[in-house]
Amino acid sequence: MDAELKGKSLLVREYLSSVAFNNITRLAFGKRFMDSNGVVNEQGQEFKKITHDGIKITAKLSIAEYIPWIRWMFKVEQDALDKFAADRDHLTRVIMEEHIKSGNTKQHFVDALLTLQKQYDISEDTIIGLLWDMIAAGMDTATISTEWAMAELVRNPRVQRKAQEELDRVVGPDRIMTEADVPKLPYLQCIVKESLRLHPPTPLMLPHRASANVKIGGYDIPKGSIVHVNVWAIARDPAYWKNPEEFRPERFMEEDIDMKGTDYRLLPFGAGRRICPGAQLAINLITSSLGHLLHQFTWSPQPGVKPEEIDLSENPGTVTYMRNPVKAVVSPRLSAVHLYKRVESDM
Ligand code: HEM
Repeated sequence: MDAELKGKSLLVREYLSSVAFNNITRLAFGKRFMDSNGVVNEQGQEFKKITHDGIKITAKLSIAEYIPWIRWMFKVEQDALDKFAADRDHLTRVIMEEHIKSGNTKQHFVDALLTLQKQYDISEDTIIGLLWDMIAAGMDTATISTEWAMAELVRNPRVQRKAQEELDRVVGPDRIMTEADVPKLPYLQCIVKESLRLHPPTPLMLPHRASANVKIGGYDIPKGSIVHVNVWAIARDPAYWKNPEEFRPERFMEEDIDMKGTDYRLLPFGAGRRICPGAQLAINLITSSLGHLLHQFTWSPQPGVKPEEIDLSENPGTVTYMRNPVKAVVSPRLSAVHLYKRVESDM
């Protein structure tokens, strides 16, 4: 950890976004755009601008999906969308060419798609579309979920301490946590579940269109209607949850409730045919991030702020960010300084 950060109040989101950015670009393209000092190169800046523009434009255009007769008002956004798509496709083609030329054929998502391209006759446009589906759906959601979990942990020092006790027991002070430790960290896993219960990043899931006239729960849903499932409300319904507003990971120790589409009380990743294909990856990323953050540091509110004053209000939207991003003061927990050094990773 940089010495100048010790005892300072940090904007947690800033660090989590960098982690998500590096994770997703490595997964998709086998490439890091950020050097070991955190400086993003030119191609990375372009990548960031494209993802940022994409989110902004599609959020605006989605309004026209619900009220089709106002579509004429979105001519500027439609033009911006076309430009965004052209920039995105150009950048992706450049990266794919570099990837092929470099002979780097490890199992990144782009390799998997290029390997299957001939066998399944997949067009280049489809490959680009699939890569960007993964980037768009995976980058912000994992960051947002980890940020909410961190806010809850700063707000609930009891839970934070209990998770650290578990990490100290299983991992100890002389090494950092690895993926192999996760099955031995049930409380940490329950924290991830409890956080996704209270703060699903897509509270209304993604929109679905009814393919036939159906009746559900006494309501007639005509063919063609856009349907949202309010998984946020279901996961806070007192009919199914005891003290639903309370952040209490222990509830999942008492009853093991699945969150990958089989138990309809808890559906942060949706269910059925269109369930999130990145669910397990997201769970692994969030668990691993939280495990490292809690094992290596203690997180406290900023001076003058009591834990219970951490603001949990939401910014409404299809994707729910914290309205006031959590800030926290960190103190290192491990005495061996070398454990805080950056580790070169094999890509
Ligand atoms: C905490 C993190 C995440 C949450 C809460 C989440 C949640 C969701 C939800 C609710 C859906 C819609 C499911 C439905 O309509 O039934 C979805 C779809 C999707 N997710 Fe995720 N997701 C997360 C992370 C990821 C990651 C890391 C990836 C990939 C790297 C990803 C890729 C996708 C894709 C491609 C779809 C569209 C699937 C389709 O329409 O068939 N997601 N996600």
